[in-house]
Amino acid sequence: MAEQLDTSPYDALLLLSFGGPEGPDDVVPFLENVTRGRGIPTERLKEVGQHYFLFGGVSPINGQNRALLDALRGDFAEHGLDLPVYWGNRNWAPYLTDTLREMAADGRRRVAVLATSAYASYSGCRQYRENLAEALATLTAEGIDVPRVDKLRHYFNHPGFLRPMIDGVLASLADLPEDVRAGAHIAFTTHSIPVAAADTSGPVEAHGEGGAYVAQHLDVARLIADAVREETGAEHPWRLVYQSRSGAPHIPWLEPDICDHLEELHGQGVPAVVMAPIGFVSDHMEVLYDLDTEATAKAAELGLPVRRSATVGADPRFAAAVRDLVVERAAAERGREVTRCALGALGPGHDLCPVGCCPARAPKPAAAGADSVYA
Ligand SMILES: CC1=C(CCC(=O)O)c2cc3nc(cc4[nH]c(cc5[nH]c(cc1n2)c(C)c5CCC(=O)O)c(CCC(=O)O)c4C)C(CCC(=O)O)=C3C
Ligand SMILES: [Fe+2]
Repeated sequence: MAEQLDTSPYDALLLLSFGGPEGPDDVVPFLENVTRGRGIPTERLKEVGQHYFLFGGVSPINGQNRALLDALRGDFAEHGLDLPVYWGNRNWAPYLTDTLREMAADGRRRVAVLATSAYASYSGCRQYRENLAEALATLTAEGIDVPRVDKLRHYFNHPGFLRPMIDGVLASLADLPEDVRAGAHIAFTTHSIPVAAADTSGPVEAHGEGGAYVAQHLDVARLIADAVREETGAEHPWRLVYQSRSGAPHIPWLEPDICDHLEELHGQGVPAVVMAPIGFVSDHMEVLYDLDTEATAKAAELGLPVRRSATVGADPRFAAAVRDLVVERAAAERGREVTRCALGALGPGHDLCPVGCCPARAPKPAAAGADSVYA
């Protein structure tokens, strides 16, 4: 068997995602699942519920995961990879625990996990690992012999994640009226998280203020901005900004917010802005509401032309990147020398999250890390 087709020791890939409601009756139970024990203010929950109701109670995330599943299965089949792909979510059906139960029943013993979150941080990494550990504990209590799960490394700097976003920013610039295009700024945007969570997302000593979370996003922003300059020959000033803040107002979260940033740019006479949601793998509700609805309305009120660039979604180049990550990790697990594909200044991320990596406030068991009982 050719090396690039060899995915052993893995016998399955699990696409692990956030999950979202599929109709009005799902919205409140979904929000209860997401916020269980997390102290989100009720006001914020009502507001977030409204965002979903505005779209018929349907989050776009499930449809996008189905499309990604198709893209992954298509890519694997086309390249001769005999690896079944399953899908499970942390907060809505199909639930992770049910999917892992099905995988165990199908005889899967060693599972590679792709989370639909590209960066470090408690919310984007450890929380997924905690949910894996919870699911494995539940199944073990049911008497099931659970498979081993390995989470694939963070892929923010993989070219198959970057290239579709570069094309997206180029397309958004091209879509702006010609008279404002040359002066357009790029606002790279991601989910705000508490400053304390950013600082512990990867050591501040190694990454500076904002930890790995901010450093990784800055690296992605720089890579995209450089590629755009190379392609267009024009310099578009850029900044990393944030969106979708929640939590109590007295707790510091990463700033500035995209809407404040648009206002500031407008005040400076900037003629147009491309909003590039690099923090999201597909067009989640955060993108549809916080950017396409709220920030776009803000821009209209200011008279500031804006465009929102595409997320990676089910782009075939992203599916190919996932194949690369699986084959790479499989080879590493077989003890082979591997070349880990990564652009930018930070290099490829770790395969195994080190002990204490992106800690939770209250320690909980997490799978697929150096401190895991399951790996
Ligand atoms: C870093 C990050 C990502 C990106 C990485 C990743 O993709 O995982 C992400 C993704 C998502 N977040 C999502 C939804 C929500 N996140 C919430 C709350 C929170 N997110 C946080 C962070 C992140 N979140 C944080 C620090 C909180 C507050 C406290 C907490 O709970 O930890 C809340 C509660 C209400 C609110 O506070 O807004 C909701 C409903 C959906 C589904 C959207 C859809 O349906 O399309 C997706 C993809
Ligand atoms: Fe979130």
